[in-house]
Amino acid sequence: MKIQLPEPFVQKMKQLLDDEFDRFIASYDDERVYGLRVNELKIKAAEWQQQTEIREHLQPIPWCPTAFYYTEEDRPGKHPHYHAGLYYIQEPSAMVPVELLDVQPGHRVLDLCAAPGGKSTQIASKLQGHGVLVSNDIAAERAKALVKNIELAGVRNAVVLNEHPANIAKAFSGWFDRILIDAPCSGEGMFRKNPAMVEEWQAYSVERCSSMQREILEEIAPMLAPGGRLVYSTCTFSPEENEEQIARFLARHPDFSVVSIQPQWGWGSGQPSWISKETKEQLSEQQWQSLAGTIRIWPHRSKGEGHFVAVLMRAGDAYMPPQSWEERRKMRISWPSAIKQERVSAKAKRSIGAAKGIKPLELDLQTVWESFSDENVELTSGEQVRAILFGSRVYLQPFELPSLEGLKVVRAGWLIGELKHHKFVPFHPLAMGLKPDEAARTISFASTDELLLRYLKGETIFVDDALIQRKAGVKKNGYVLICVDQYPVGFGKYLDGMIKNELPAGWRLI
Ligand SMILES: C[S@@+](CC[C@H](N)C(=O)[O-])C[C@H]1O[C@@H](n2cnc3c(N)ncnc32)[C@H](O)[C@@H]1O
Repeated sequence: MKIQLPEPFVQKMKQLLDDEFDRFIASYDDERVYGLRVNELKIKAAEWQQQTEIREHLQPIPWCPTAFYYTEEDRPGKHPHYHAGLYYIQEPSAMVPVELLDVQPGHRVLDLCAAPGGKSTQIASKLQGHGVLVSNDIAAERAKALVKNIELAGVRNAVVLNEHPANIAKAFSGWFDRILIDAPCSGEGMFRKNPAMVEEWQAYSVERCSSMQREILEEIAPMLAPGGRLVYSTCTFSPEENEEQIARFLARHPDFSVVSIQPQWGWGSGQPSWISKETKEQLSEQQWQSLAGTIRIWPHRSKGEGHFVAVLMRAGDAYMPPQSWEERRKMRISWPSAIKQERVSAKAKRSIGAAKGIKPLELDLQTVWESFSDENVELTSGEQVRAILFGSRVYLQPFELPSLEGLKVVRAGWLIGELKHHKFVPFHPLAMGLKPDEAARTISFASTDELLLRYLKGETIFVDDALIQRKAGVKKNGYVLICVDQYPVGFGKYLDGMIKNELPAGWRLI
């Protein structure tokens, strides 16, 4: 066998799987599979499939209508479309939890253990910009990767937190229609994809993960609205982290029940008989049997790595998202009445006062934005949002969000720019979240164009003025949205044939 599996793991699986064990263990010699999921915030999956150069290699992933298997040599992570956020590279089985979460536009969704963001970007794609996504991860470093992936995907309606679940629960009691717990786990299902997980398995024992999962489940339960849906998933096989965890949760929370999932595409059923005798005694017969409605994805039966997924619902009337969002065209922004004095640095105050001949307190964020927006962007197709200022940074935040006071906020909403001196300066996430027709000036390159590559490397580029598409009445020079095949990859500042590169250092091709 290619991978050296830990002996206690092998013995345990032998006992659990019995006559299926040989097939299971042989699957560790199979090649791993590769998957990507199209970001439907940017492009429909069928449209992307038609135009990609790797279309001949693609196979649909049966459980996710927007995703495909690709082959190792395709390397989609190297293509400029990746830098435009057109797809996310994701392990195929890892797409299942969100598919079962049943997210609808308008929902309020919590992704509690979200970094690096595979499932958050999948949720955002399903929300289609309507409703709220709260993405959280307890690890600060990992939360940075989460932010980057959310911004790359062009998500406008997400807030990113770096918090302990108990603190989030204080601010969001009964608030979410959907909650995903993609729990930290012992990772047994990832041994084939990532053999380094075998090492970690020794250190992160099943017992330690089980107690973390138990605590997380306990803390988030009060955040789910009556009638809401909760998906719990792991990428491990151990029953202690899966059926047992759900069984204990059901015993403690009789207002929650299992939504039974019909196994398809080679998936297996959850195994009620794998829970402990003590836990079984705390359940009704019906609760115990309902554990068979959870699912297990086995690497020897499906084209994907090992996973467990349980769908639970809380008793009560389900919230129906408002239908009217489809009719809303222009994004409506509520502005703070004026910028508070303490939010503006002393230096900025002096320069504002000097430049405009006005008192700093009279500077109005709305006016600053509008003077930028009139010349450079018009936001359409969105919901009502609230503009807020965090230090000098300007965010657009979903209007219905409760106060985030006291929480560790990594992104308070869509980070559109900053207030510098008396001007609004756009940030990269604004470019990534724009639809090309929202920009006053755009330039679009083919994915093979040398100029695009140079832009992505952070260079200044020189272009023929005729290539810049401008909306009627727009000045010649100013911010230009750089696109690949009409999909944004960042801003540049155009001045008489020269495009100054506005791509932040961390986003450049090396
Ligand atoms: C399986 S990974 C999540 C993968 C992610 N859902 C995705 O699809 O990209 C589990 C994550 O849980 C985070 N985590 C661990 N304990 C946590 C806790 N108590 N609250 C929130 N996040 C936690 C870890 O930092 C880790 O990033």
